[in-house]
Amino acid sequence: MENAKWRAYSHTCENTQKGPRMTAIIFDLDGTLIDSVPDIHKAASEMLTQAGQAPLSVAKIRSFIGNGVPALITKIMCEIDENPQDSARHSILEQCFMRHYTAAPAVLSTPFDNVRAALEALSADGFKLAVCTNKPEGIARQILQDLNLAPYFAVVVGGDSLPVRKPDPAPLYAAIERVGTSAAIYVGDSEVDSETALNADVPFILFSKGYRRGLVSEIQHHATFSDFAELPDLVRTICGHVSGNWIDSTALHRF
Ligand SMILES: O=C(O)COP(=O)(O)O
Ligand SMILES: [Mg+2]
Repeated sequence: MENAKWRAYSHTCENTQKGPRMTAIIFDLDGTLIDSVPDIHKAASEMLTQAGQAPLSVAKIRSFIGNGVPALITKIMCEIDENPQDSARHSILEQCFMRHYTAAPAVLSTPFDNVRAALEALSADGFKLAVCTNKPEGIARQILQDLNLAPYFAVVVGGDSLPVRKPDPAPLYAAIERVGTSAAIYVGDSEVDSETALNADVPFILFSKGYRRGLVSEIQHHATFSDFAELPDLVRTICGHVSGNWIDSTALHRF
C-alpha cells in the first residue's frame, strides 16, 4: 500500500511532460458517466419482491449507490429491518440482486447528456481515458459495452478488481498504473470519489448532477461541472492549455 501510494504520488509530481498525452482522465461510473439508478432500482425491487418485501423508492436506492453492491445490500437490509450482520442472508440477497441486475444491466440506464461528445473531445486531444468504479468489474464492462462507451476506455477497474474498493486509493492507483500515464485527474459524483482522490493525491473534478448525498460545497473538489459539455475545456484549463499551447500545469502537482 505504502509503495503503491508513493508510486502514484510520484507519477503525479513527476509530470514533466506537457499536455494530454501523459495525463489520464479517470471516470467514476454510476452517477458520473451513466444514470444507472433505474436498472439498479429495478433489480433491487425484484430482489425485494422475491424476499416478500415492498420495493423502496428510486430516491432511496439512489442514496445507497456509491460504495459498491455489498454496501447497497447492507443499506437495503437496514431499511427493511433485517440484520446485515447475518452474512448468509446478506449473501443470498446479494446473489439475488446480482442475478436480476446482470440479466438486464443497461436497459433503462443512459449516459448523462453530452458524455459521448466529451469523451470524443478528450480522446481527440490525446488524453487516456479509464473507469474506476465500485460496481463489479464484469457488469461495469458489460454496461459500457451495451451503451457503446467501451471503445473509449482502455482500462476498467471495478469494486471487485482488488481486495479493497474506493475510498481506498488502491483502485485509482491501479487505473493510473494500467493506463501508464505520469499524471491523472479523477472525475466523479460522490463523497466516496472525493475521498478516494484525496487519499490518492489526485485532483478531483466533481460532477454535480450525480448521486452525491451532501452539498457540493461540502465535498472537497478541485473543480465542479453540471453538464458534460463543460468538461473538455475544464480539463484543458487544469492541464495548462493556454492560447492554443500546452504549458506545464502546476494544477496537476497538487490537490
Ligand atoms: O455503488 C456502486 O456499485 C458503484 O458506484 P460508482 O460507479 O459510483 O463507484
Ligand atoms: Mg458514482
